[in-house]
Amino acid sequence: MDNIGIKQVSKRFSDKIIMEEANITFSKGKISFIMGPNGIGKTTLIKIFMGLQKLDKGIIINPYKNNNSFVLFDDLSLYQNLTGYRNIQLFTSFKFSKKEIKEISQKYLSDKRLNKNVRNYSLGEGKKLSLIIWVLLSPPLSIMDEVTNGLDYQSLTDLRNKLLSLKKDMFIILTGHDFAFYESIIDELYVFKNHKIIKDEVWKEKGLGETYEHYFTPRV
Ligand SMILES: Nc1ncnc2c1ncn2[C@@H]1O[C@H](COP(=O)(O)OP(=O)(O)OP(=O)(O)O)[C@@H](O)[C@H]1O
Repeated sequence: MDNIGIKQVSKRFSDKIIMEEANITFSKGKISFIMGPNGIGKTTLIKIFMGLQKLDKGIIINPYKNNNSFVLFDDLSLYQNLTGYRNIQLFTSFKFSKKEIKEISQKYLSDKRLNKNVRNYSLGEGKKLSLIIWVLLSPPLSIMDEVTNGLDYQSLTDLRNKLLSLKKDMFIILTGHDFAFYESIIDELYVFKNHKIIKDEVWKEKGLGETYEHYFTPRV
């Protein structure tokens, strides 16, 4: 399947409308970026698309949602009382030997760190652990919600290179606010505004910062 997405989706939390007959189509081999201010509904959209949140109306086209996917949220969802190694083994269904894990991991976290319980990790270290799991899985659908938060310069450079080298056979969906990072890698821009999602085709001319201002700065 080369296109996945949502069709005519509506969602509200009590009296707060998040989406009103919203549509979005993601294409294989492209890095898609969803842009919008805090609280507009980006995380909710991802949860609905992954079947993690109920929708009021509409259709989800996502054959990968129950398997073959990776979603990284800011709270990371790691096992706090287990070591980094154990987390990796559990999330990758024990498919990789410790040697293989070590080889992929060394760029991100030391052996010593991976032997420590995750509750002792910083935000950035937890993120790096999640990214090791992502690289090992390399699933056809990868979604990262605000992935840049907490990552240092070197990790961001590695992440950028990995996203670019893996994207060919994947659907990659990103959200966040660090425009300098996203601008350098994305192919498609989706703007979340007025309970709908608009595909912007001209953002490359202006860049993400100016495009954001165009959509979200109130005109006086
Ligand atoms: N389970 C819930 N129950 C009620 N309201 C919710 C629930 N989940 C999210 N919301 C509200 O829906 C709105 C959209 O939230 P969401 O987290 O999707 O925004 P976001 O665009 O991802 O924001 P940010 O950029 O700050 O991460 C917010 O006002 C939030 O408080």
